[in-house]
Amino acid sequence: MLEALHLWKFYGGTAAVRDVSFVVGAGEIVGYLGANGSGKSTTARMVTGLLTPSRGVVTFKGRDIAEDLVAYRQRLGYVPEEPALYGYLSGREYLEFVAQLRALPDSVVTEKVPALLRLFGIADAAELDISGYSKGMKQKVLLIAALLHDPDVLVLDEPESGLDVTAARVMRHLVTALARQGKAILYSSHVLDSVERLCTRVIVLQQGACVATGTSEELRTLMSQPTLEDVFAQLVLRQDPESTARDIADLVTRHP
Ligand SMILES: Nc1ncnc2c1ncn2[C@@H]1O[C@H](COP(=O)(O)OP(=O)(O)OP(=O)(O)O)[C@@H](O)[C@H]1O
Repeated sequence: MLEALHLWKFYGGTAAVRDVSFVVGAGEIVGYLGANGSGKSTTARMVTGLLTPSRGVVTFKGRDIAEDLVAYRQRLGYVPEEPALYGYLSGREYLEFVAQLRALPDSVVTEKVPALLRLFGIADAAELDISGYSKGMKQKVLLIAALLHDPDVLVLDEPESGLDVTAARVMRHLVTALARQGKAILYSSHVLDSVERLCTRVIVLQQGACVATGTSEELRTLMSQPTLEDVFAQLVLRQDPESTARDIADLVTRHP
């Protein structure tokens, strides 16, 4: 359903994404992993049409998304890594605004928005300004906004960010339920445990390039590692976390 073909993105002379290709089929949850700065959000922005690839193409149902971005965005739900919410609006007002922008029927505002606010556990804060929301509450608003129009494709960039244990569990079950309904989901995350449990396939990025792809089981077998976290550590980590932490702690406590 969603396909990235030989995507490159250059910032100045530096390639942030290098020749990345993948397919996310209907009903699939594809995990997108990589260390900080490896190109995950840049890829997410290209597959949502917010950023034009330097090279390569993104297709939705076989058609270049650039040919009709408006039509594509009507079928796309996106949870960005950086929440860009209007702080002076209440949660309800913001979601009504999104529904209006998307020209959704009145019933979305009168029924779906209040029901989703309730189900996400933020109905009590619905009339308060978003500027006063916690990080997790903002994340819930972003998730609701991405789902209001019942999209076919979901691009989730760090969807668990700020969510408490219960909310994160609800979100993971929700992602599975949405995939069962046939949605194609790209799930970018640092929470390897969730990726291992949720995702049908995993793509591992390193310095903008895809260094491994397969099911979690295939990657574990291939790398002879017990968990996806160990696979990831072997593929991507270039420093020993324990000794790095020791060096930082030593430096912090060093006085001239
Ligand atoms: N607008 C920009 N201008 C210049 N360089 C950029 C820009 N956006 C991203 N980069 C660079 O591109 C590389 C990839 O960044 P990106 O945000 O895609 O990584 P990421 O994998 O999402 O990282 P994180 O896990 O920290 O969110 C980084 O080196 C970053 O500095």
